[in-house]
Amino acid sequence: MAKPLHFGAAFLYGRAGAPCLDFIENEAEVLSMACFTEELRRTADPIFTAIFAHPFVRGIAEGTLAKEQLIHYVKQDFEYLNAFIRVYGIAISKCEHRDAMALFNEQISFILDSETHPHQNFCDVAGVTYEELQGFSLAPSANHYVNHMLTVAHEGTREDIVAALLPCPWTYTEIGRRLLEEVKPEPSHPFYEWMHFYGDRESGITMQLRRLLDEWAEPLPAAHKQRLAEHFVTSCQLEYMFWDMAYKLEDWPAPVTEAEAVRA
Ligand SMILES: Cc1ncc(C[n+]2csc(CCO)c2C)c(N)n1
Repeated sequence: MAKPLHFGAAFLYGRAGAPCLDFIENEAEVLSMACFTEELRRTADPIFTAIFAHPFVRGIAEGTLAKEQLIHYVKQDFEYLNAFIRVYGIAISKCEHRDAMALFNEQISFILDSETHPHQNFCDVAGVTYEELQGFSLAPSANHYVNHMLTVAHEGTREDIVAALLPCPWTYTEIGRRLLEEVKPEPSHPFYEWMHFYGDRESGITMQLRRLLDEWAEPLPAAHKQRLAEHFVTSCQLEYMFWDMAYKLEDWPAPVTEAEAVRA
């Protein structure tokens, strides 16, 4: 039985003036930051650690993933990104100001135009085209993650949505940065492009979403902050489960063919 999440008073009410040094490299950033997302990161640290050690992530570092694992990941992630775009669309509909609308709009374009590169890297290594991996149905863990994000998007506020989206860029940026530091890949490494795509970007979108959530969460009542933390932690757990799904080629217990599914 999972224990209930407990967040300290500092987490719920903020720690006036306390600097948040642990996960931030730019000191100017520290001075202007509230500590809400720093506390989220600290709460989810065991999940981040488990993700860094996951055999799929280790397989990227060591270049040892099987063709089927790469294919399963890309099939599922293509559909996951479609849902992510829809969630940004719903977030735009709940924004009050142009700044946040513009940020979410830019991210939709980024997913459509650029987030395809790491997928292409996996396809090249697997020896398949990207097009042939599109349009597949969701495996259980990807289905769970997509449903979590879309439910929060439909039922929640703009703050709830950002809390549920944030683990996506945050975990990938940290994975990319760690792999670059650890592996220092040569261009001949099969996942050289993947590591640079996520590791090079100075965590731009992660910091922008954090700044937004820190600002938006600050005046919220404790119960709402607690809910934001639950959305964040659930998405972190589902990030882990997504890697696990790809590694284990997870599928439904008794898969049906498309034709049977239509008749059912
Ligand atoms: C399961 C899963 N989680 C995270 C990402 C990475 N990612 C997806 S969209 C995006 C940009 C956010 O604005 C980033 C960093 C992924 N591809 N698949």
